[in-house]
Amino acid sequence: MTKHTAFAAEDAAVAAPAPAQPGRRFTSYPPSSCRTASAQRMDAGAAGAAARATGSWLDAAPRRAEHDDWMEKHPSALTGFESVLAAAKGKQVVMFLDYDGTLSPIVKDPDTAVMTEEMRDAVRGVAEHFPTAIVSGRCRDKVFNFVKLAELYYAGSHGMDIKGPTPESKHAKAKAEAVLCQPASEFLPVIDEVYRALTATTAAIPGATVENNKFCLSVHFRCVQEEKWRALEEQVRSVLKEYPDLRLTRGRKVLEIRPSIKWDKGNALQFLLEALGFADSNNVFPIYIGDDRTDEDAFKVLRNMGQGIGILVSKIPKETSASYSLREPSEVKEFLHKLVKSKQSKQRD
Ligand SMILES: O=P(O)(O)OC[C@H]1O[C@H](O[C@H]2O[C@H](CO)[C@@H](O)[C@H](O)[C@H]2O)[C@H](O)[C@@H](O)[C@@H]1O
Repeated sequence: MTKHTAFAAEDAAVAAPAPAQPGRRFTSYPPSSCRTASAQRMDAGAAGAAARATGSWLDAAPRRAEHDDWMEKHPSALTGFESVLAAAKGKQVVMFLDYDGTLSPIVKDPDTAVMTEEMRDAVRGVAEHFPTAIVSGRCRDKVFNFVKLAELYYAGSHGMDIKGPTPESKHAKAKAEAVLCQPASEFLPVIDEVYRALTATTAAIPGATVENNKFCLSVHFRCVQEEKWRALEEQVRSVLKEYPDLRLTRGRKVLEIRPSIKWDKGNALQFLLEALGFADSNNVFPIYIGDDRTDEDAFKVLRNMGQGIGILVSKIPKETSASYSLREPSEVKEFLHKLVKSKQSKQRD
């Protein structure tokens, strides 16, 4: 384990009787959960706790026994595929997919994190059978430009910018509506201001880059020398001192700055389920696949609901609320193909 524990935490963290309704539209615009979110600022304690909740995703190579123990608790969703199907039997699957590290491999330059054509086909296939959403820390437009599938739901900026399928999409059955949920819209000016401040402040640290994700910001340190990580974090914190309404969280070699509102990928998942008409429904089986700490908020929601499953994409043991695991994006693709195949074979029966 390195002495930079806080930073090391990146890689170191169906068959329904009712027909699937892939293009199912939102039933209310926006559902109540979105309308009230922006009023619910996180109190300082909650924001601090969220920022401190970083310790367990460490980078150390696991021992064999530790790995086996972890795999027993979080079995592969591929080898455990039949159990997943059994749990989903008779329910409507709704698919939630994170982007970076889940649909595309982690690369040094965030602008080049493209998705393969094969992965796009797999996601397209899933969306033909099940309502499907991309839930990403990136801004919605950017993640759409990578995925390029108009028939999906998109929740960008860690779920703070949600939109349904575009009107031209063959899956959009109803008249399309505009943006459906932006609980942090009042923060747009301050996010822009902090983007400029962080870009200027961190310019002297080689390799540091600041990404504007519209309702949140990412300060990347994947290409920064490890000796400079601490200084970079201090710079970020010094800028944020002036902005108590923003909080700092961490992802995979990235510091994430976002509004201190009670809204995360877990809220986005709940919002979308409600919007799809599945609020309080026992007949829905959400599957959420993600690789990062921010995906844990969605895994926790599923665990608390006692419905559906979370799948963590990771090659190494990490503390997680997900029930299953997959090692890397290529296994995610395989899982999506298996889901489609099983749906198709049920339709033929
Ligand atoms: O929720 P996600 O879709 O997983 O977005 C989380 C962050 O992903 C991106 O950064 C990560 O992927 C980059 C490309 O592989 C990599 O260079 C970086 O180190 C990772 O942290 C994205 O650039 C960030 O803005 C997102 O917050």
